Amino acid sequence: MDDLFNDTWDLSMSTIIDIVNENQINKSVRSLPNDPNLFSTDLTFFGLTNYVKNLILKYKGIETLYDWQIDCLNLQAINQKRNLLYSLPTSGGKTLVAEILMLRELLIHKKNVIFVLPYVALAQEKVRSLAPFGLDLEFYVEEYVGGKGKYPPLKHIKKRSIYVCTTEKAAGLIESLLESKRLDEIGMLVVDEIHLIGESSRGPTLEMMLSKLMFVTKSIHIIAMSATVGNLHEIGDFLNAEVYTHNFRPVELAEYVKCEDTVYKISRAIDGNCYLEFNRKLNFNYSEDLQKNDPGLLGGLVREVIPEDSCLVFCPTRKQCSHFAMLICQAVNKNFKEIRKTEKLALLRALSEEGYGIVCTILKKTIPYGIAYHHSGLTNAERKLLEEAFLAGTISCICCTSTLAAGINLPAKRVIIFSPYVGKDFLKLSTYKQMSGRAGRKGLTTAGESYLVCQEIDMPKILGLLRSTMDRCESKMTADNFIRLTTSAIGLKVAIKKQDLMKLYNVTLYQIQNYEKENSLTVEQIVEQSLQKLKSLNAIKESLENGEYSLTHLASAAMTANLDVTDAQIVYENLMEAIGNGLILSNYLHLFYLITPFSAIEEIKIDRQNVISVYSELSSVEGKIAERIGITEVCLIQYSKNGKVSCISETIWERFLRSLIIFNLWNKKSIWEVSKKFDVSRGIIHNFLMRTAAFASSVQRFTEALKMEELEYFPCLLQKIIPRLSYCCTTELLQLMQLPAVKIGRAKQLLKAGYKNLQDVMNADPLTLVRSIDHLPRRVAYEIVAAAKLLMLEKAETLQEEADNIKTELNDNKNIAEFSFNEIENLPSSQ
Ligand SMILES: Nc1ncnc2c1ncn2[C@@H]1O[C@H](COP(=O)(O)OP(=O)(O)OP(=O)(O)O)[C@@H](O)[C@H]1O
Repeated sequence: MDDLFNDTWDLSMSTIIDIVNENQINKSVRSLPNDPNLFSTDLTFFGLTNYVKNLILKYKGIETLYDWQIDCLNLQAINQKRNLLYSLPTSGGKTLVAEILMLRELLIHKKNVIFVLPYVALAQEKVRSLAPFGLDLEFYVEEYVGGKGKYPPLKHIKKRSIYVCTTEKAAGLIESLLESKRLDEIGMLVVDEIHLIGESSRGPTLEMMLSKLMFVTKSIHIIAMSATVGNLHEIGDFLNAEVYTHNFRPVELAEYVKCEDTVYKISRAIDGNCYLEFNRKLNFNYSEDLQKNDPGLLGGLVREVIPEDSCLVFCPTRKQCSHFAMLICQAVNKNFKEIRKTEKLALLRALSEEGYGIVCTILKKTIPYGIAYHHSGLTNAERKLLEEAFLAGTISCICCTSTLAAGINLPAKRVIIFSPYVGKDFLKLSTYKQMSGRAGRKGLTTAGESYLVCQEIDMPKILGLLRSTMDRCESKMTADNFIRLTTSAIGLKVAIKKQDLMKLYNVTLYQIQNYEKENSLTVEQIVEQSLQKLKSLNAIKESLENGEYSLTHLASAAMTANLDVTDAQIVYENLMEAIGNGLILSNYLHLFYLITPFSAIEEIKIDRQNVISVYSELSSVEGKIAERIGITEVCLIQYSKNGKVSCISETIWERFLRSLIIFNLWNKKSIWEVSKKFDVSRGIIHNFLMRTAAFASSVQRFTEALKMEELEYFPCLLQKIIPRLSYCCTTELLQLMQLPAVKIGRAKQLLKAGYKNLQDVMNADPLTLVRSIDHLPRRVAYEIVAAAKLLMLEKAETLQEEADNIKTELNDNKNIAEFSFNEIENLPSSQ
């Protein structure tokens, strides 16, 4: 793939002439909006020009589309702009179809596009890979991830944008566009991995967003895709979408079950039923020691494919990931250490740069063998480096948890699922398909095989699993979610009467599925419950004249800030209390306490002994801040005795302890030191930091929207700290960290190599970057330079547009002034 990026390729190569030609062609296409052949002329590539087709070849290495992709792009639903839901096995090439549709929306229909991806890493990867297209085809790629992304977005006059968002951020973006009455700027919404609508954490956010959108407008074209939805037609009904399915898989996948030392092939009878067929007995000639340490023969199974090919091992728990990585090292040939030695050293240096000079001791031992582990306990930066190393072939085996299965395009010849359990739960068919589907990816490997490892006792369940139908996606909306939906519907004036709210609830997936359930609440009852709750919270007012609801001032500010009303009330009380008792600004701790999220932070468990030692290290100012919040020595004494505090609420106590994590990071302690000090994994700390940055920007918008004199200075205070919180870095790295795929380590290396800001990177030669930055693949270097150019271009053009607006206004004012002056001049003198 890398040879696509040959040395002669210049990012500025999309010459003005190309772009002018492209624009002219687009203009001629656009001038025929009612032409029925608009999308089917032989001269074009699904309505786009061959120039776009060539870019797809250049940037993605794809020369021809699969038959199903052509069928899908020619569907009536597409040409008539009806919503579309399509489902194919993993690796079927779904993303390309969505990308072609998005390009059409941007270039032909001249509308912006929202692209929703479920994970931060996936969204960041997409921003990076779309950047060269944006540069060549003249559209912006705007990142809505973590602390990035403006609400409402900047309005560009000349160019269109793809907003690449995580689910939460997409929901915020749509609310802000609705609030500012700019929803008509969006022409298409694409949702990848739509089956996650059935997941309890992000599912309701996705469901509320889609329901609201479909309720207010029919003119946004919704495209959704997934590999694993059992109730596809039901989800299609919810989306009001045409459903397209195909079982195409470009690379054959051979599936096996391994039980003790026997391998069975999973085969299908004519009636479609699965059965297991004896395949082979395993004998790896293990030494006595290895036999004792690795009775499951994992090392042998991995050894069969690496280092020539690659292998992913899915493990049931995080602990097992690192344990198995070490175990596999014992089983492989010691000569493996000699392969790609320089690249492995570069990877270790890059990891060390990310970890402020520290590399995990296990990775230090396993990477020389080309083996690593990967789970949410690692920081995003560490995970990204390992993924890139796996893609580049520096690492040939990764032991990971199921999180790696979701959507990441990693080339594995063999996938081993080392247990049919995820944590304590038996594997679901959708998870099995996602995991095994990572093997044999087109363009990356030529064949694929998956091994599901199990005990004799689990065999009947395994057969049950393989013969089961795909899991259904069930709505996970709760009463709290309906309260949130109601608040936003009333606040945005999407539905302000009970009848309208009922109509809105009727389009939710929850309600579509609810019709079939016995003894479930009616829509009217659910609406009534939500309204009652909001009344009890003093969040809504009802007009006695016409039965219309409106939000109270505080609830309206909460909605603008994307906060739950109850959370907003706590934030408000805390802020007022801090002001009343005196906000201490000798350092940032008091402020951090006020922006530390208090809900959904259960996973941070700080050990009692660590709490005592952290608390005893507080300086006198920090102690004063603790006291101001209400925490005294008494709390610590109570806590040391029985691990609980009774003199103050648990929430305040826990929140203060967590704000100390942020405070330590802010004071330049590395994530490693903080992880050790609080005994919390660095991945969890990193996620917590991201959530705190997002919560801080909600508090900022909340205080702005409240428009209260007492809180006037909070937005300014927070404005200053949010960017640094989002990236957890020093100010001189902030600009570089705006680039996708640039985390702290890379930013530090760029700075050291003389690239201080976006402008420097924009002018860099990608190949020089590859030489001066450790472990930077060529493709990534090109994409980083393209992203820098695009960001700079956006900044420059936004300023230009602002200047043009001011000039137009000035001209208008001048005309008015001249007009008035003339009028005065011409007035009869008696007047
Ligand atoms: N027409 C094509 N010809 C060759 N390669 C293709 C084609 N379409 C897609 N690919 C490649 O196939 C690989 C898998 O594609 P993609 O990621 O779109 O699959 P997917 O269906 O979205 O999979 P998943 O459900 O696992 O996310 C990618 O490397 C992609 O570039």
